Amino acid sequence: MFKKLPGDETRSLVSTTPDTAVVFRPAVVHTPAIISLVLWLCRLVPRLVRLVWRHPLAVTVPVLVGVVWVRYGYGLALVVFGLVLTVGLSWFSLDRASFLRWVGWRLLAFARWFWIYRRHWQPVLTVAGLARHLRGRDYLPRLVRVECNEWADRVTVRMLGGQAVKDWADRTDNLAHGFGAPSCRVAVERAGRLVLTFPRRDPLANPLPAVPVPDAASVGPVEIGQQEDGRPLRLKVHGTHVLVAGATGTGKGSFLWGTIRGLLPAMRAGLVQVWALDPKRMELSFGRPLFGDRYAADPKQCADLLDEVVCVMQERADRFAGLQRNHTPTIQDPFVLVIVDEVAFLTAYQSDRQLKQQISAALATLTTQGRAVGVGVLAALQDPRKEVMNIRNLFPDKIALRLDESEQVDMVLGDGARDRGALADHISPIPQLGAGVGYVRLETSPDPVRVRAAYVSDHDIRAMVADFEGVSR
Ligand SMILES: Nc1ncnc2c1ncn2[C@@H]1O[C@H](COP(=O)(O)OP(=O)(O)OP(=O)(O)O)[C@@H](O)[C@H]1O
Repeated sequence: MFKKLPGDETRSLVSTTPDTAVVFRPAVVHTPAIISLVLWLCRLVPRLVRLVWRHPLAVTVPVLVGVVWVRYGYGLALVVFGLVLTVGLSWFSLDRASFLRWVGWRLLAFARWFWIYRRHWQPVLTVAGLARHLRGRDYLPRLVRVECNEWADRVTVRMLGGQAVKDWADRTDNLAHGFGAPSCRVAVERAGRLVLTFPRRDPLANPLPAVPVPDAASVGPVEIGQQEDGRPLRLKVHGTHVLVAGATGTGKGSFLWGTIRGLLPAMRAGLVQVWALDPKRMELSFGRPLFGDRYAADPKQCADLLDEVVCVMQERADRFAGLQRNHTPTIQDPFVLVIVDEVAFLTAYQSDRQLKQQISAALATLTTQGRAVGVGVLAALQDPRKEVMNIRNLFPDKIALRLDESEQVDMVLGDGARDRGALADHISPIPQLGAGVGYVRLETSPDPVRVRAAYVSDHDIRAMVADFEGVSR
């Protein structure tokens, strides 16, 4: 009876017992205006403090100009405003990066918080089914903060108690359209808090030129392109296995060639061996002199080459047993990277049953036992269905380029990846816009990262061959 309910809901509450005519009508106690005022102030003041704390510039400059206007007239207010503007413009022209970091993106974040997210928060979340109305009370997830960088808005949200990440991941489409963004990605910040990423523009819309061959010999991670946030895309190949899946013409070759390119100095130093399997003969054959004898195209040769790698792996495992659990590349025991272009040609589409079994068994052995002894597999694949690639789960790191169907995204990247924003089926089929673009999901992180591999052109491969021919002798 004394339960607190908002507004006039209490007045209409009536309780009866079914077998008597007794009716209980609760008394409505009117709260004195002063108490309501104090409560309202108690809520307003922390909000104001938070606003000033989060957006000091956006709040203090207009307040300062306003105060000067009221106390000294608009003439002086205009002078103050002009002064602030001049300082800002000079800073911008002298050091654009620091201006954007300290001022530009913060002002933009304030404007977008005010005009887009704060304004549409309640209607969008209610229509999307993420707000709740329970017993006359509205429950709305809290918009904690908005941050901007040059390509996206990052919106931090406190979920309602009892909500799951999946509730939000299932509504990314509603959120993206509701806030006028082309897509939305969901990542967990900490228990109960999410970060929603709403891109404003596509920083990967233009092809990237091939990353220069590194000066120093390194086994990786190999820089092969760029991530959506502008940081370099560094692909780890030593100590893992990587599967790159994408429809035909999506730029899988860039990932293979980008990796080989980054490993060339290490190959020359004898710290890396690349073994190339090229059943289509249209990809790795182009740089064949780089692989020496460790190249095969014919299925029988591919099976033999894989068996050879398995022997190397087992011999190492025998030697390392009980002595070391991780591999450090040396000239005696270099890192062995097996690169397979269109692996389904050797497994699912292989008509010779015996060869098919031999190749599948070798690949499964390498992917289950290879990484601790310095043997890695980097495989490219067009069709990720289980009947085509039944060992896809043995690859800890996965990359999905453009895929034909939305269900294929989770097949490649694992459950829930598409819900979290890996829209690999939405990547543009126009090579200029979408080739080499994909989503990377690493073993260590559930959040898919959008990336673009730099384009290693035929000319680049020819130059690599000219400079590094014979590195595999
Ligand atoms: N990283 C990239 N950036 C821009 N364009 C690219 C990139 N990679 C490839 N392309 C363009 O896309 C075309 C197809 O690339 P590629 O042959 O590597 O695709 P693929 O996925 O290996 O295809 P397939 O499976 O049929 O062999 C290239 O000819 C090139 O024009």
